[in-house]
Amino acid sequence: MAPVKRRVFKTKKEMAVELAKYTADLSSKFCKERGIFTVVFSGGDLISWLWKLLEPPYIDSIEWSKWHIFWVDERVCGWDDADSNYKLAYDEFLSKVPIPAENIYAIDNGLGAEGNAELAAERYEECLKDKVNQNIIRTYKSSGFPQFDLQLLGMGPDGHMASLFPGHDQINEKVKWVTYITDSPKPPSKRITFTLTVINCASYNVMAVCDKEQADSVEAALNHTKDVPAGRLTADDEVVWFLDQAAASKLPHGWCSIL
Ligand SMILES: O=C1O[C@H](COP(=O)(O)O)[C@@H](O)[C@H](O)[C@H]1O
Repeated sequence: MAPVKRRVFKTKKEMAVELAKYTADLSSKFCKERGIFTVVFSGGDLISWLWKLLEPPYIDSIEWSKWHIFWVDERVCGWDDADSNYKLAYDEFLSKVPIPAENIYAIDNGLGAEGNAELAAERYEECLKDKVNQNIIRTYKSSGFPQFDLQLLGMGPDGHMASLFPGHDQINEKVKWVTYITDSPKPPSKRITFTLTVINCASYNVMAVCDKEQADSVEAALNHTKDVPAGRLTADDEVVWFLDQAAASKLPHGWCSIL
């Protein structure tokens, strides 16, 4: 199993600087090895911590044209809805970098606006299958499941990741690549989400978490003192938890534990 590493930073700013370096290094590795870098975004605070990538040297040195962007979860709404993870990423990040529009794979806008969670999940899974057939997304060993190069994930205070919530059945889905929920405890209630199997097939998984409200769930996930979805995160090559001091405050070694 891939090592689960942890990096704790005094401030969010320091975390964002290292997160940018980590992402840029992987971009360079995958662009060199296969000419493509598949990146999965989450919603929430994560997007705001990518600001450093928008500055020199990264804005000029990253091979943006080789990036392909997917979402680990999405709220079932139209692209212009304030709840949309696509809109958040577009407004704060994607509109500021030269990633070709055809390399950005959002939820189907019409099905989102209609609120059809089941069909939106099926359609997104079809989209992933198309990209596997086009050799844009790799597959994990012989399983046939998609393998993304890097997933940039976040965790809610209840320990949820993507739209896999504690006490909800979606975490047990083993066959589908993308599933849906219509009674999410965190609004909005309708969402689609990668399944845990797909999430854990990724080569590199980053879990970025800040603030003291998350400290109990960080402790539960990393020490396995309680079964929270984020505690089940693995990867093929490496999982790294990027934490600020406050989010790490309930861990035995506190903020000073680096790796
Ligand atoms: O609803 C969601 O929540 C999680 C965590 O968000 P945060 O605001 O606590 O950082 C996020 O990772 C997920 O993509 C989003 O849909």
